[in-house]
Amino acid sequence: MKFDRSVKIAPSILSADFANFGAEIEAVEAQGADWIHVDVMDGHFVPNITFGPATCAAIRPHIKTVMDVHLMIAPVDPYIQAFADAGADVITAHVEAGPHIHRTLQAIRATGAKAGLALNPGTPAEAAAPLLDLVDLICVMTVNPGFGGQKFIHSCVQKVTELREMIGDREVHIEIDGGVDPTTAPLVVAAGADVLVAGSAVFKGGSVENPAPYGENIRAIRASV
Ligand SMILES: O=C(CO)[C@H](O)[C@H](O)COP(=O)(O)O
Repeated sequence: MKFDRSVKIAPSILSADFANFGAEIEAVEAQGADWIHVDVMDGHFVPNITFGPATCAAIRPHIKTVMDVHLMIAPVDPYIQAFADAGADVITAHVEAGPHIHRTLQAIRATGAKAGLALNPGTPAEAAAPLLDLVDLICVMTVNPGFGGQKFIHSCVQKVTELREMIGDREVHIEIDGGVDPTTAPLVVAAGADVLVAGSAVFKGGSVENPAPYGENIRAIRASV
């Protein structure tokens, strides 16, 4: 996976038809998605349960772009290899999910996957400062994780500015996750973000049978930045 700073749109399959992930992924990629974002939730770190490595392995053959796996689970370490084996290109763990985040990030990179670090809205940018040389991506949560369709928390935009400054010339993506739409996307891109996760704003109005709205929604976000 080659680093590039252009803006990438990563639809979250949390807002797709759970009975039809393969076709949903193919439809949204055909409509212009740059990455596919996969939200793994455990009902413990976050108050919702989605799916695990078996589902990731099952959808992998349908993904032509980048499989971006966001682990909202605790503990993380026992499951890293399983998600890497399932074909994840990026594996993101939360700084809040355990006491040994250096070990977690090193374990992710040891699998050959890119290492992502996610920060909840209540976690300051400084939490990432000691970890900058161990990460390939920082995911700034702009909602409290657990559910799609929540309202963007505007105070997180300042955190993006601080992180971009902190990152300097390192090859580290800043990803935004939660409430991204054509109104909020320009704010975070101006602050330095380059990966935009969007669930409801991409999948609204469309379906596998009628995928054109996915393309319109993706183009609307792209045009807004
Ligand atoms: O990680 C998530 C929730 O924990 C989702 O990726 C995120 O909320 C995207 O959904 P939406 O664009 O609908 O806000």
